[in-house]
Amino acid sequence: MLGLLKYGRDKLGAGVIEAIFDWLPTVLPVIIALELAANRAMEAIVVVGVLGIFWLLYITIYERHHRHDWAMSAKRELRDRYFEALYQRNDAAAATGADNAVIQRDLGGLNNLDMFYSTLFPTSLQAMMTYLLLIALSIWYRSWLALLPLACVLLIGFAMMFLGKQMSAQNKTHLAGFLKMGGRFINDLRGMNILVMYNAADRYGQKFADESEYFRQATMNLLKTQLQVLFVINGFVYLTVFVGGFVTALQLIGGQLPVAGAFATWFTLAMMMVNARQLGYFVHVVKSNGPSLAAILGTIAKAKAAPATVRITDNRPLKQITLDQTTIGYAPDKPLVTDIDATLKPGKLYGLAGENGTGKSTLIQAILGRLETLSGTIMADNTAVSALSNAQKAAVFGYVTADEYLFSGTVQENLLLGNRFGDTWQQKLDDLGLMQFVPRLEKGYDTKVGEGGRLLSPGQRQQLAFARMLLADKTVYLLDEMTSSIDKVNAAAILAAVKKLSQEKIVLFISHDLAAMAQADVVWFIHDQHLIVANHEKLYQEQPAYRRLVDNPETMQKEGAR
Ligand SMILES: Nc1ncnc2c1ncn2[C@@H]1O[C@H](COP(=O)(O)OP(=O)(O)OP(=O)(O)O)[C@@H](O)[C@H]1O
Repeated sequence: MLGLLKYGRDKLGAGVIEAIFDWLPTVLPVIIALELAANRAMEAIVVVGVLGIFWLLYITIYERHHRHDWAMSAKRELRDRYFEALYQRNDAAAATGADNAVIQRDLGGLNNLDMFYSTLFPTSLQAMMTYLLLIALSIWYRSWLALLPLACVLLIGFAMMFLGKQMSAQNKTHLAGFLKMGGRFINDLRGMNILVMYNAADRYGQKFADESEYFRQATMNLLKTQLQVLFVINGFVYLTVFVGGFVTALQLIGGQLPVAGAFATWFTLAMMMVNARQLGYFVHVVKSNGPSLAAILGTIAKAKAAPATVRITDNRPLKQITLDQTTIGYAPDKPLVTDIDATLKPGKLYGLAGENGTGKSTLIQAILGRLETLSGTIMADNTAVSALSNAQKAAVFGYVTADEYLFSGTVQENLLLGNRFGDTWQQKLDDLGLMQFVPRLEKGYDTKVGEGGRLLSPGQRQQLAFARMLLADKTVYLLDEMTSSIDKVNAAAILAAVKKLSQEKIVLFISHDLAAMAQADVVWFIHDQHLIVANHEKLYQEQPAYRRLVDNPETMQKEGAR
């Protein structure tokens, strides 16, 4: 837990000031009691006055602007470091459901850090100061009251050892139940039409109900243990305050303690126990998030230092992307394409062809810097694409697939998501011959597209997705099966726009329709784990495998139209 103190250091002072001022209500009554007991009423008024002025200044000037400064800054720093480290893994394409579950768990842990920075640490500091005050008072009045909190904390500690283990296991079951239920819900919702078509909605309804019941049980168990924890902590705390009061009263009656001393020691003990009660609960909550905290700190510790040499800036045109002796694949012993030497430049249209499963999409993932190469390099001018930050990748690459997401607003709202052409966007689209279908829609560009674009045809959706990326004015366009499963007219419109776009941008497109490759100036053909670079005619004449694909498109299109 102490590792958490490394973050937000520049604002740590603000956290300490906040803790000290929050402690004033504890110490002030003790000071007043002691001053009054010593017949120093005037001094008591002066102390209260001075501290009161400080307090007012703190509340009106300082606290309003700096409350929780440290907590927020530390949490932000930790969260940023965690996400940076996570993104650095560069394997978004290979992320699994298990990864997602871990990330969700860690995000829950990050949220609970509020507790550490804004409550646990200041309360610990206050408890320490109160305890020092109690020790001083106990020594002064020769009382042994300072030992009582120690006994209480020990007893709470023992009880927590048993309950803590139970709670950690229950936390895990609770989260697993939640993820499973949530996952099924999303999955079934996506496939709802299919469930209805197969008359299987009831069966899935039953499965969902079973998982909800499991989750409900897990939640109830967790709540039960949490209540036990609260009961144990509160029980010991109130018992200590009661025993302390009883002992103090006896000492007062026996004349061992003056009234002021009795009040000061018992009041300090009671305040100390209020802090201990909070501490016990918060330590417990932070500890039960132990696995996610350890994972967060572990992920950050593993992160590489950010590369310092990246120079590509937003929207700066690239001269070329170069693949040099590049081998791609998911496992070193099973490369998909080996020793690729090739270059992409603006001014030419590049097509990427090959049978199903030869590695076309994988090559695009590698060019996007999302998948590390098995060997060799992929450079964007002088910078390795894998060294680009995510923001830089987003600024440089326009990646469009067959299944891009559309938001449920209007055609125009979707189109202008990242528009960099100001008011001339419509002119830009007209020049490229895109979105010609819009005037035929009921409300033109103001037509609603529905959730995921379901009110448009697949061809219109794909045109809209492509046009949207085009208006974002990227430097490199990587288009993966963007015209699959749409009619010839729509596909031709997109292909014509792609051709025009390639006059100024770097454009590489994958298509199962090998007739489209005739439009490309250069074709990258993956065959037998090698990339062959030529033009369509040459490949058709010299590569029997390519000729076969062109002459028998149905062999690929069956799969291509997934
Ligand atoms: N994340 C992954 N982890 C491991 N193997 C993968 C992963 N993604 C794809 N593959 C495998 O890598 C091979 C190449 O897949 P890829 O999608 O790049 O082929 P493709 O040429 O684009 O195919 P298609 O024409 O069907 O779209 C396939 O055998 C596929 O099963």
